[in-house]
Amino acid sequence: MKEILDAIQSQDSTAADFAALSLPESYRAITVHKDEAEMFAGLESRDKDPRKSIHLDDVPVPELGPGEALVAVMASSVNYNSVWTSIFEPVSTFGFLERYGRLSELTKRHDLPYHVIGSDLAGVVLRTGPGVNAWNPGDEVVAHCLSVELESSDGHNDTMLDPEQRIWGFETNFGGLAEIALVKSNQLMPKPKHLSWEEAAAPGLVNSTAYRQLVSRNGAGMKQGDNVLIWGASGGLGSYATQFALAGGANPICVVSSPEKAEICRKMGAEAVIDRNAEGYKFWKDERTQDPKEWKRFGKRIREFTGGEDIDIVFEHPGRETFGASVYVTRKGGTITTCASTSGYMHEYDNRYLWMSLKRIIGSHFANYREAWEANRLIAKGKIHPTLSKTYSLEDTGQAAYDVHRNLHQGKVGVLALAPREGLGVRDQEMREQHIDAINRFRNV
Ligand SMILES: C/C=C/C(=O)SCCNC(=O)CCNC(=O)[C@H](O)C(C)(C)COP(=O)(O)OP(=O)(O)OC[C@H]1O[C@@H](n2cnc3c(N)ncnc32)[C@H](O)[C@@H]1OP(=O)(O)O
Ligand SMILES: NC(=O)C1=CN([C@@H]2O[C@H](COP(=O)(O)OP(=O)(O)OC[C@H]3O[C@@H](n4cnc5c(N)ncnc54)[C@H](OP(=O)(O)O)[C@@H]3O)[C@@H](O)[C@H]2O)C=CC1
Repeated sequence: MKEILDAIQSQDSTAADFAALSLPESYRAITVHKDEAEMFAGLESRDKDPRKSIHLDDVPVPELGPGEALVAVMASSVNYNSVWTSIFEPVSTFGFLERYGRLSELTKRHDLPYHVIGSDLAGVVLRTGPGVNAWNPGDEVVAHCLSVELESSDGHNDTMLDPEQRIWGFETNFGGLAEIALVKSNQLMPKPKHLSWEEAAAPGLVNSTAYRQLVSRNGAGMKQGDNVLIWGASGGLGSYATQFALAGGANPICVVSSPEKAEICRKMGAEAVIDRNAEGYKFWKDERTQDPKEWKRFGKRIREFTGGEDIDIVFEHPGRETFGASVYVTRKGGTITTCASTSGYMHEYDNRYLWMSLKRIIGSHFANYREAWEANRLIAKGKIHPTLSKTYSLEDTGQAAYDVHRNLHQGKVGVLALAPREGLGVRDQEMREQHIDAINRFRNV
């Protein structure tokens, strides 16, 4: 591994040098264990502690198949899907690996008693499999997390519709929270040159998801002037949705839960910010009953910011707790676009407000290759910036996942894999200087 790291850090190494490097037999990887899938049985979600289920193990380097690449991971990031994996909710991810393993001789590799997790990376290509022409050893890359087989016609207009669509490092093995990762080569994209490894690894999953959900015609198709209600506006998804709204000439109405988070949204450029804690919204009277008066109070607050207008697009992901309110505050003909249900997936809303006002609910999930590429291009051009707040070592990934599970973080939480320290990997210092304040906006807040 030292030789690999030396080659990456020496700026003179050629593709041939990288191709000539011998691969180690094993690598350090963040895993969960199949025989521990029941370890939290009977506990409330919030009491399930990722620090207990997340391990740092030495695991064998997987065999490289056609169309695939092995990547030396310099840095990765924590996504909420790794929190779900680590608390074995809503289902154990070992079921996904078993199902994938039944597909073919090659996919059997994924069905193991351990799951190497993680759905983001920035690093360097080490080896490519047969049929890979666009990428070579030594290329500095980020990887998006869409894994597709594309053997069915269903996915050929929009690869997210492939029947064998999976999220890499969640529904497949050999993910990014590790020193080496196995990806399909069509997950690779150029690493933005003005960013360090950990900054480049931070946006991937959430930036691509927010792009499809809010901007793409496959999602809400946001346009200039739209009032966009963004839940968790300083969190992983929300910090990118807020940037897309501002950069696209829309009007974000940001919801957060503390004055510090409200301040970050203002620093991003948002003017309308609601602190849901300070204003004490209680959309549920008890576990079964919502309070429409609270939906109305929330809607009036939004109208104060918009000069009486209602919401064109709701960027939804908290789910059960907020969904009734989200449907209510949307304007006639508006859109609620949802990609998650952090607070519970059985949603309740008053359907009269949906059909009588011709609103639409759109389900959105990650992004296709093109959308992920366009989202990464915006990062590379300095139009959208990483929202990295803090970086952990691979050893401390359990703590990093705990922070995200307990909503103790801001923006994105990074993890250093092979990178010995933060700040390495910047190849365009001049461009970096132009955007340095925006790049550092979430740091240590
Ligand atoms: C990028 C980052 C993203 C995120 O962070 S997202 C958040 C994290 N992700 C999650 O929380 C999602 C986790 N996934 C799940 O909870 C489950 O994954 C799903 C609920 C999405 C799906 O459940 P399942 O049981 O895997 O799939 P089924 O489609 O219900 O298939 C079970 C059996 O039911 C059959 N079936 C499906 N649809 C129908 C139908 N309409 N009528 C009759 N049968 C149906 C299937 O074929 C299959 O059958 P057979 O077991 O024999 O193979
Ligand atoms: N389908 C897909 O492709 C994707 C789905 N996801 C899912 O989306 C969800 C959010 O992910 P991500 O943004 O990265 O997570 P984060 O935890 O980084 O951010 C979510 C934010 O949502 C807010 N929030 C949490 N619970 C509630 C609640 N009950 N009511 C209102 N607001 C709440 C919090 O902000 P505050 O406290 O400030 O209000 C929090 O910061 C997760 O469930 C994740 O699995 C994520 C990426 C892709």
